[in-house]
Amino acid sequence: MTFQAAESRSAELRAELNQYAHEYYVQDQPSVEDFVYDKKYQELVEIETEYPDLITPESPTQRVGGKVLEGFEKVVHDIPLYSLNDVFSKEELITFDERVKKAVGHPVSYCVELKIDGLSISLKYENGVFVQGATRGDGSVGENITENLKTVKSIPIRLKEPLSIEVRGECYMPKSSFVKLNQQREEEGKEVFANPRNAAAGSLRQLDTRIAAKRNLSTFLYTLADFGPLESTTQDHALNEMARLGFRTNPEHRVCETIEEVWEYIENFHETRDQLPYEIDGIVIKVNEFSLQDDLGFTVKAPRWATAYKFPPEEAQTTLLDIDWT
Ligand SMILES: NC(=O)c1cnc(OC2CCCC2)nc1N
Repeated sequence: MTFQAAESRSAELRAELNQYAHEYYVQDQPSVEDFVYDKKYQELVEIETEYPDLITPESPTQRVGGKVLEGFEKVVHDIPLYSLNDVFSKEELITFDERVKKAVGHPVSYCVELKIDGLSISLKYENGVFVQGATRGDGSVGENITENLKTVKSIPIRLKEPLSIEVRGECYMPKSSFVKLNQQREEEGKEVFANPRNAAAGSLRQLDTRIAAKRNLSTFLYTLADFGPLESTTQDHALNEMARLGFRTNPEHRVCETIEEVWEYIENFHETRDQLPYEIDGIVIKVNEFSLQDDLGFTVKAPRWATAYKFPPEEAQTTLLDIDWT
């Protein structure tokens, strides 16, 4: 194949394969069978092997890792990653709502989201290209895990628009991957992970990026930290914008007009969370309007405009091994 032919064919394959990967890993709606993807992927590998100069950062072949890092550099977060004040009962939730209404002087609508039990991450993009991924750390200083996060297939390497923004969310391991990983580790006589959160954290702490690449990690993004030119005025709109740009966001987010509606949402997911393919440890309730969030502000460590309703630790939790994940 001539260089010109290889150049145009590899660009075509890259675009096609990245679209397939977006449908599969971000939208959970694959449009082609795996063998179609694999065949085109193999064709791209052959072209890139013959012409390595044609390899680009967003080529799907770069998602498999291969670097062994010396260590993780520190990253200072321009915008701190705040933690959440927790509530553990309906009464405490109502107190939170009363305090918010008192502070802003009128009832507010809430954006409610499942509280994904994973590892907080921050993703930076410059002109639409993924340039840095970091752990939350202590909220001000985290670790640079860009190379490991590049292997997480649901994290876009290039956004749908050339924007310079920063987003935050959760990197997690699906329950089915957690069960398979622990079975494999048991067979290899290795120590098993206590829960999917620890498994995700352990995977992202690997210095050999090929290991992270094999752990089938995923993400749900939920905070637009640096909006860049985006103009969302509510949390609900920001979630929709992040999805439009190519990020994976959780489909269960809802706007509730009253705290009663919030409570119904909480009760529903408290009952049904075992059926979710990922672990949650509660529900996050956020004042939906960003202008009201600005009015409410922050305490030293947490926003006054949000709270996390935490589910009681499940004693009789159906063990993950008892559920047929196939
Ligand atoms: N684990 C989650 O799913 C989750 C965590 N945190 C937040 O929001 C915090 C972030 C900064 C103030 C509110 N939302 C979430 N969905």
